Amino acid sequence: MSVGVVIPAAGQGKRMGTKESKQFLSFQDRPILIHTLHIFETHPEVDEIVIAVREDEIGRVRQMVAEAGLKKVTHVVTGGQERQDSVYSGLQVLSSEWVLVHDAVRPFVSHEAITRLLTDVKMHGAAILAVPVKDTVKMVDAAGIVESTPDRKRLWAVQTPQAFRADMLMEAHEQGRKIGAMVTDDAMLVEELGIDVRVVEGEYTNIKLTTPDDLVLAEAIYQMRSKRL
Ligand SMILES: Nc1ccn([C@@H]2O[C@H](COP(=O)(O)OP(=O)(O)OP(=O)(O)O)[C@@H](O)[C@H]2O)c(=O)n1
Ligand SMILES: C[C@](O)(CO)[C@H](O)COP(=O)(O)O
Repeated sequence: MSVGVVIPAAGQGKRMGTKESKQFLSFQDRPILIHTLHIFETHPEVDEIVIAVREDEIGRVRQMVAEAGLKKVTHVVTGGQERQDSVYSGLQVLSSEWVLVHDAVRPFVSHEAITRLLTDVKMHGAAILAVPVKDTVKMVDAAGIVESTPDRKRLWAVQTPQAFRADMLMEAHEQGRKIGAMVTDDAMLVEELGIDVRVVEGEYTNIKLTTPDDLVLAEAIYQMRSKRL
């Protein structure tokens, strides 16, 4: 049963505030995107990788992939207006039975977490990495007034990869496009189909590089990992 990865990498990185989109920022002498791709290139259960990028970045990314010797990358496709559109573009060219969707800007997910996620999705069909929320979370209204405080014991901060049977995720995306669903992760589309999505515990170091402070965290995580090896 083959496993494919779709890497949405077509964002502008507005919150990072850098001229270069954050997925292409150099980190430890390699673009962040290459760090992320290398994780899946070296994972023994991954067979193919599809990357969705902005149209004007396709040539550059193909060159990066070739220079990095990433043999599992089968396609570099044009992403879309929203993250979900980029994922959908990637799904169009995927040929695997199982699919992992992973943000290009999460360069620290471990092989161990990916393996646990794959084990779970092959039993249940849909599974996502997430970590228990550490802070108290509140629902706040438009006026900035607290409306409610959900029970923290039931709150998880969702990460990627998110793993699905590929046909299930394709159906979920197609249904989402039919109803004009605007989602922030792929699991939301699968939940809309009434399918149970299982949570698999991830790692707090599996951060998404979103704002400049995350680059400071990234250095600390990298140093911590290097010392451990
Ligand atoms: N139209 C889009 C928007 C986002 N992404 C990708 O989805 C991942 C997570 O998105 P996010 O962190 O929000 O990235 P950006 O959209 O680039 O960030 P911002 O919202 O700050 O512009 C990133 O790898 C990003 O490149 C994508 O492929 N296509
Ligand atoms: C998919 C995701 O990483 C799960 O936490 C997150 O929703 C992506 O959000 P973004 O605004 O597209 O970065």
